[in-house]
Amino acid sequence: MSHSITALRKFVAPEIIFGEGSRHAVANYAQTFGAERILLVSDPGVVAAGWVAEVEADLAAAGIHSRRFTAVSPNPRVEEVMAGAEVYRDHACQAIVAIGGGSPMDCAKGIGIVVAHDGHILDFEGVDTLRVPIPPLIFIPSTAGTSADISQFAILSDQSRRLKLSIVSKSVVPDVSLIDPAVTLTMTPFLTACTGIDALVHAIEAFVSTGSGPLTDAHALEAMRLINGHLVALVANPGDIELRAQVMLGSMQAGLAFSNAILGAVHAMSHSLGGFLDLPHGLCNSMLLEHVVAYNFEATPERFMRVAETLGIDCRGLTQRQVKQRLVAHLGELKRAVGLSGRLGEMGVGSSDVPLLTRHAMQDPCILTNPRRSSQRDVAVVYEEAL
Ligand SMILES: NC(=O)c1ccc[n+]([C@@H]2O[C@H](COP(=O)([O-])OP(=O)(O)OC[C@H]3O[C@@H](n4cnc5c(N)ncnc54)[C@H](O)[C@@H]3O)[C@@H](O)[C@H]2O)c1
Ligand SMILES: [Fe+2]
Repeated sequence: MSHSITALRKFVAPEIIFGEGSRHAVANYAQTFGAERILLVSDPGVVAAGWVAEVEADLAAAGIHSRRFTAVSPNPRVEEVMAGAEVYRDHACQAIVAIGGGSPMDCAKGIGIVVAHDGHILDFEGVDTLRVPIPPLIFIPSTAGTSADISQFAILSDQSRRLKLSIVSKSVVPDVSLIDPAVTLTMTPFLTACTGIDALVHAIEAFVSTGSGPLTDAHALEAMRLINGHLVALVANPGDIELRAQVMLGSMQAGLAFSNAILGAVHAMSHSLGGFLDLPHGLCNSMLLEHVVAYNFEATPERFMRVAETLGIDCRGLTQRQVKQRLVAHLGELKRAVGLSGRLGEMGVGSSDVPLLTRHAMQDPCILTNPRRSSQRDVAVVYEEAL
């Protein structure tokens, strides 16, 4: 009997503790790993929100010494990874705790890679380049979100090339993810909107990805339902912990889906854009979303029909063309309802930037699982449409 390797699917995930208060399990898990000295990675905004001091206090109460590393930018830089690795080594740390959005979590993954391999982080760009296990990672996400606390990705910015590089390996799936919706209460409505749309894009791209399958589909669909059903209300009521929990759960489900089914052209193009202009990742995604959906629709109309139905669109009696129009319109309305309406041109992107953006997008691993095969020309046209 012959088997097709392209039909095989795998599923990796961290140990997850979900719910309000789960962040306080951090010391317990550090002890499980036998760690007496922890590198605590975060960023200035999360420090200002009070979350870093709280984690430090929890660790100290259990007799665990922690050393802060918070010099992390949104779109974390390769230099920051190397600096964090120095701090890890100088203090002979034994595990890494990260509290923050995708940026501190990805920086923490990079630090883990560097201290385990003793090389430069740029040596590990690409898919399955890691040779040895990295130190234990315990992550507490503060946005909902990137799901870097779930995923096999680390996305870092290389400003010398003005691009964002991806490291994809099951070794960067954290050991433990403590997903506590209360930590997202301090997000502004704008950050809530950007990160919520990022999570919705994860779900849609994972569902239509060429790597999708029965192990990820249910997570992707449930993520779409939860985020579509609660994000608008959350942005209007950012202090509502129940809404925070629903969107965080949606983000987690999206993470389980995309980490295993991988993503598509929105992310390939948005990584390129984020490296070029240092813009918030969710905002980059939101400016590209409908344009990529419109481009991809014909490659897998049945899948997009299910996306549309899950987002509440009644598709009965509609032609494929009408479903596509309603879906694109719905995504535009959702974005406007959460306050995201900018176009690439308003962010300073011009036609002369499109060739470079396109080249970088074509090199991103996420382009490989996009449902419609994309040439350089196709990607350039989608960027032009989004200007
Ligand atoms: N590894 C992955 O799988 C993956 C997936 C998607 C995106 N990413 C990456 O994640 C990064 C974006 O992460 P992000 O969107 O979570 O934002 P972020 O981590 O860049 O944070 C953005 C800003 O929000 C602040 N912030 C974060 N949480 C807060 C909170 N609870 N309260 C107050 N302020 C808070 C931060 O201080 C920062 O100033 C990008 O670099 C992107 O490429 C990674
Ligand atoms: Fe993303």
